[in-house]
Amino acid sequence: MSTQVEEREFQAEARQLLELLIHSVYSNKDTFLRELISNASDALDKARLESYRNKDLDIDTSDLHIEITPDKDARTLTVRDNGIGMSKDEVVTLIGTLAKSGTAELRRALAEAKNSEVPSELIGQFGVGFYSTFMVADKVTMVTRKVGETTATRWVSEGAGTYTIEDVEDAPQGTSITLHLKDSDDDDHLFDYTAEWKIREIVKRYSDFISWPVRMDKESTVDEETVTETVTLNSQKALWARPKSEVTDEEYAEFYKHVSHAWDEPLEVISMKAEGTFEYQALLFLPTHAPHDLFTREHKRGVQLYVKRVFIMDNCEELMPQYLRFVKGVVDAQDLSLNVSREILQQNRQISRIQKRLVKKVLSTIKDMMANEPEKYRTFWGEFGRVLKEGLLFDVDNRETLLEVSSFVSTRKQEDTEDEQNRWTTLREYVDRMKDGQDRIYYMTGETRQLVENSPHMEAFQAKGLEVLILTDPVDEMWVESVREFDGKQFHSIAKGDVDLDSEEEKEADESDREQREKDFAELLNWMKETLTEDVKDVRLSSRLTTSPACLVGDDFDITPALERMYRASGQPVPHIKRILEINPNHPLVTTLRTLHSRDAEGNNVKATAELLHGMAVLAEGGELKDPAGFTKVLADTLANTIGGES
Ligand SMILES: Nc1ncnc2c1ncn2[C@@H]1O[C@H](COP(=O)(O)OP(=O)(O)OP(=O)(O)O)[C@@H](O)[C@H]1O
Repeated sequence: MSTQVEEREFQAEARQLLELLIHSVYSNKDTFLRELISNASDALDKARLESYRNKDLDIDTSDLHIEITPDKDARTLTVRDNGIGMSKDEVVTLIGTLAKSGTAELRRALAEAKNSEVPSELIGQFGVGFYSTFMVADKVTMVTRKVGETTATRWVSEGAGTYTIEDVEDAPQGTSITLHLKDSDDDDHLFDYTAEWKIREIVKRYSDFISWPVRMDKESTVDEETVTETVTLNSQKALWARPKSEVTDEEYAEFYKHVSHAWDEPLEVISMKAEGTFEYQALLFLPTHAPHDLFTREHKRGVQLYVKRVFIMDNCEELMPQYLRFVKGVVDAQDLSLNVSREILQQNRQISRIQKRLVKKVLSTIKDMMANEPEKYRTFWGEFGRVLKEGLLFDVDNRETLLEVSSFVSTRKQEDTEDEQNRWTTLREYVDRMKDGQDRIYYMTGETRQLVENSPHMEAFQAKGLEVLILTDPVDEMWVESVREFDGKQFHSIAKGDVDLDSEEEKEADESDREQREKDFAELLNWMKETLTEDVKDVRLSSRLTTSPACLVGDDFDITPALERMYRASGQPVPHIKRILEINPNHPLVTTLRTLHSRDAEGNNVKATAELLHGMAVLAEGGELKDPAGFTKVLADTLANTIGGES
């Protein structure tokens, strides 16, 4: 018996995506079956889990499996599972819309993409799950019944903007998806997906490790009679339980795609086995590409937890710290109860011990990669360095290792400066290159590399040939506040405190000059300090400037303006920290100012020049002027005077 058939529209983005898939030029169309089997396998995991959790529900878990049924005459292919199923509402929200996490980026990309533009890239980048069926089918029918419910739902769509949905009775538990296949066209990589060999090949290639049986009926002729036997197409062997030497790279890659719902290749595979008092096996992956939502709340952290081969949960956060949220994979523990809940996990000491071991193993893998496969390490660092550096803040135990495996851009001049990655250095390399007498690791934080590189603070360091680390990730502002040293060498911001780069001999030679300068400028400095008291806490002569007239610096323990802005943006109240204005006693603007000031401290020009010096220092470090219009007026008046004086 069936009820009223309702026609509904796909959500706009889903429609657009379908449009792209129907006309897809994506060559690897076989992957549709992987997606269906992967979804079916998840649905079986969920059914089994629900049966432990909710004993009142009458869930049949006696023979959980996946069934593939090709029909050559009707040109259909059906994939059926007797898993958790979907309610009518779930069908609408899960299938009719792109509501999944991580799709914000896809939406944006779709909005930007012209219909004719390389959809294959989009598909590869984001993965489209169920919708990939429309690469090979011109009509898809789904019948699904959720466990515990009596009414099932039939959903039918030709992918063109609308679908129909209706209630049906008498459907078995789980989901059955029937694809009405497009005509095969080998040139377009559209194969005959009703062919037994093709189905076998795809299942073997992409889904061999799926722990549930994937079955298909096979017909053969024995003594001129047609016999049908049911065969299982996959080996069902848990990949993490097999020795690494017996698993191919391709098998690992497919498993990675299954557990992480990703479409890229794994960059590194980490296989672990712990025996003894607490047994577990782990198979972890470092992805090749950072997912788009890595820095959003939507991103789900953690690996899958299995207990004695039984799937327990996705995204088990207790097994992976926040700063390793990009690590994917599986942990299969022997000694936990199948009923283990999130609350239990949070207090479980064994779980926290496993986490510690996993973290150590991931970090040592990165270290090995750095030593033995530098190219791979660079890819890794480019994608995930920003995340890993969060560990410098939160994982004090592993701080040393984290510093060892981190890379930074520096001012070191290289031949191929175009290539961003070639300018990376490790701290170890930095320390090895340190000049005689240099006892600190110099760095400067800022919003962009250009701002930092061109900032006046760099001048004396450049003049002396001292290398400076350029730290431009937001997280850099934070970790430098709490990490004091590497290999016994203190980190030192070149935009903070006093700079003392001269050797003892240079200082001695310069001593009397310095004293004289201090004397000569004492009055001007005092006067400037008073005049600019609203904006700065001190004005002093600089030893870090060679060409610029002025710059702003902080005291050693002051937070930087960028960090101040970050705190404010996150809603944390922080007092405004006044900076120190340093002026360059050798710059003509400064020497002229001193002369003007000694002649007539009250003169208009004198105050204007002091204000300009301060404003220029703010602009030079990419800061914001408190009163841009006022600054522009003083500048215009001063220029007018100068030009007026010349003409
Ligand atoms: N056979 C099924 N049984 C039960 N629920 C299913 C089944 N197939 C799909 N679903 C539900 O629909 C959702 C959307 O499926 P879809 O394949 O589009 O995306 P996904 O599997 O979440 O993500 P991905 O794009 O990474 O594969 C799934 O998350 C699941 O909740």
